[in-house]
Amino acid sequence: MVLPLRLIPRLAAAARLPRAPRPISRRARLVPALAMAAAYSKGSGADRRLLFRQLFEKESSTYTYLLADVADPDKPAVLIDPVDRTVDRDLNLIKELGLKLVYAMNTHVHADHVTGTGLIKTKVPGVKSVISRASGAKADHFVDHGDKIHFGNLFLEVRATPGHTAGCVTYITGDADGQPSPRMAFTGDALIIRACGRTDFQGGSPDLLYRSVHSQIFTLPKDTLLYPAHDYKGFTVSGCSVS
Ligand SMILES: N[C@@H](CCC(=O)N[C@@H](CSS)C(=O)NCC(=O)O)C(=O)O
Repeated sequence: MVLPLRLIPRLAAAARLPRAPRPISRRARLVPALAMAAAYSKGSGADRRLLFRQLFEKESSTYTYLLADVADPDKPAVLIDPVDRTVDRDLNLIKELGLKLVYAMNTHVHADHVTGTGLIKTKVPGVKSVISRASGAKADHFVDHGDKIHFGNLFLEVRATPGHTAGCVTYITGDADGQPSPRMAFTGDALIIRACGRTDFQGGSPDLLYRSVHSQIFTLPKDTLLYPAHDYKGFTVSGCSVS
């Protein structure tokens, strides 16, 4: 399914394009959730190594993502964009799955809810909070564009995708042998499904967001699975096309 740019009105405005149905060269399109499930049941070594869960917080319609290297004896895990209200749910799940949480990461400073990272640190000693240096927020570990976050033999690449806020980053599964295929991008509020993040908050910039999405997300391999920080319409994942 081709998604015309008019369905991402903020990006259309930023590009000063008419809202008429004019397809963009690099476009987002829906990938059925079942296709995603199939991609992770083929059973290659890397796919068996990754444990992945998409978790939802309904008050703010926020997705939290749990990733772990279950082939590593310690089963090290990361949480992306945990919400304070659902910390107990997330930590119980991590315990049930026998994982060791090592990083609680944020894609950006959230305006619509309180991050769960502070609460997690009080409940699980040793967990390190992670956020971009450009966010200006406090954390144990600051990341910049191009950095890698390792957990076991898996890693996430950091790409700066400012525009919704000045410090937004997208975390992307590694581009190397032994890493999950297809790649998965956790886009925060830079790109949500059939929309992008709003740009009317402090640090927001439609021009910057347009450039971030086109240069850092739409350039990913076309089978990359895009996981946003929010969805308000019942979608869970979308795809990236560079055709
Ligand atoms: N449209 C949302 C309203 C909530 C909202 O503004 N969400 C932000 C991300 S949290 S700061 C956003 O950027 N939304 C973009 C969008 O197109 O929704 C709702 O339906 O509740």
